[in-house]
Amino acid sequence: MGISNLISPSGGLVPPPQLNRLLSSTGITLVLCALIVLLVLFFLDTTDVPYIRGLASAPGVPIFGNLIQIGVEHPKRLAELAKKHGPVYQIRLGNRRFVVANSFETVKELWIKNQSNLISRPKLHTFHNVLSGSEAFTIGTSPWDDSCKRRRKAAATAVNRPSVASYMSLIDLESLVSIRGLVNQVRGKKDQVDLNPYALFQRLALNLSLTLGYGFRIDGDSGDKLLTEIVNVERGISTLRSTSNNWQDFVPILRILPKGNDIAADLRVRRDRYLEFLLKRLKDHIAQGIDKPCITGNIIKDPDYKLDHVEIKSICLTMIAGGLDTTPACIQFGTAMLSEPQGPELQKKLLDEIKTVYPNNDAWQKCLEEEKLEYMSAFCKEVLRFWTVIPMSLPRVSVKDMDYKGALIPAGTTFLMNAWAADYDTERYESPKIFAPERFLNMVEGSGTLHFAFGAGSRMCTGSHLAMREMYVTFVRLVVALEVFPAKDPSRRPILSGPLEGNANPSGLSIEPKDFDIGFKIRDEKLLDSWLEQSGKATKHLLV
Ligand code: HEM
Repeated sequence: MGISNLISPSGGLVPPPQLNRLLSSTGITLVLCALIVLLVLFFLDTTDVPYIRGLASAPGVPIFGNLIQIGVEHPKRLAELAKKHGPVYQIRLGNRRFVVANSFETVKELWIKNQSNLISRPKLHTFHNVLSGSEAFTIGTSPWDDSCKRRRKAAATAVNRPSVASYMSLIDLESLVSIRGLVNQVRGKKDQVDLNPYALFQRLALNLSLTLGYGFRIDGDSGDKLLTEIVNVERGISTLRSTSNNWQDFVPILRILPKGNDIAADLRVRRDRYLEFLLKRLKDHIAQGIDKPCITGNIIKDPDYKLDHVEIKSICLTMIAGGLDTTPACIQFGTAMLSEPQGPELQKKLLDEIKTVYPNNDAWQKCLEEEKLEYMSAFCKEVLRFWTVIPMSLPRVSVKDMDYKGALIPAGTTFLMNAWAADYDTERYESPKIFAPERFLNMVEGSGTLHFAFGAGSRMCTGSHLAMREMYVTFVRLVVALEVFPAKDPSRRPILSGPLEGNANPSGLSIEPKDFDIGFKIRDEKLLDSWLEQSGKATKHLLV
């Protein structure tokens, strides 16, 4: 309808009753068109893969599918749906179909028994197009192809069990620095000192990743700025990677709204700035022959790796992002567990074992060489299970058609592992809501899947050995160095009922501990000083 139709032949405006009729008929036409579009969308399957016949389905609404229904806290909502539809069912988020697994056994069956099939990762608009652009993605966000295979192999070799054993002096240094940071705030005080140690644990994990990745560690005040920038940017990116916060990934029309795109583009510029700084610094040092041994340096210098600039950047990025949120959150929550309500009992059990295995007070040093403390190892595993810090594990995509209990799940389907639900599955764990390291005492690595904190199968976390060693050493040293108490102010105490309740960023990919304090007091100043001195001497060369 052109504007000329609103003008009468005499040049005046159409009289009001005619205009009213016209407007109301236009309005009716628009409403009818919208209804037709909705009906078409309702009946027409516009998803990436069609409806899977024979597999339970949680009904959603047109266009948005189950997006509105599952809200922000996906693990909880999806577990609730499992009560109605069974542990494995399909949902639709906008135009993407997902198969969700919510129990220990079904995760095992899909992720481990079918591991060669569930080997790829989905491409998501905000993360892959806007944030990462033409640059490489982390390994954990890369679909399976030759490049991903090469990068995963290089990264996995760099952090496998024997490699990690050769990094113990770096773990010595970083755990020394974080515990010394804690001790400096507590020293000289008769009473317990209440503080939030999280920043120290973040520095520990980031410095370890940077030293391994680039032969560079953050130190001093200027380093604090870089640390804060990396932590903030990676936190923002974690939010962009989660399925709960990016509706534009699944409902393409929402991409015309600028907000999400602007945030992603800003994070991309900021991340590129520090990645380029770190890589350029390393390349300059290699050129001058003053570089320290590190994973990226080995890759750059070894022509057999056959990795290009973007692939090297992807590995570096993976090293930074992989352990930045996860390991510190586990150490933070594990330390909080020592404060209350089972805190005194846990500390006693851990300390008694340390005293029995190391009667000469040398656990501080021995924990670098061996992992003999069974209760301590079980404690680390229970921290990983109880706090499952990536509650919705990283999504997978199948590469082949699969028969699942009579239902044909086509290749290209996205799979979601509700790791939190599987780790709290009552069929698998007795009283899963109780923190009990004992449940892992007789379960050793290799005797089957222990928990799903590191995911499972073909794309399971490659950094698990490194993370386990970091946690083990830090907890042994914390327990022998400091007594842990609940904060005096009850309003500053942590919520210890589980990861979802203790999470400050529910729409993020990983759990971010809410701000809380823990009380600390030095156990034996003389002994502690001798350990600090010993580690200081042993790691002095790493600071040069
Ligand atoms: C407590 C610490 C950590 C936890 C809880 C954790 C958890 C996870 C989870 C749940 C996945 C997805 C696995 C899957 O799809 O099955 C993953 C992937 C990955 N993690 Fe970790 N992670 C931790 C530490 C680290 C560290 C320190 C590094 C690196 C040095 C790392 C490197 C990776 C890589 C490279 C992947 C992607 C593997 C792939 O897609 O092939 N992680 N992690």
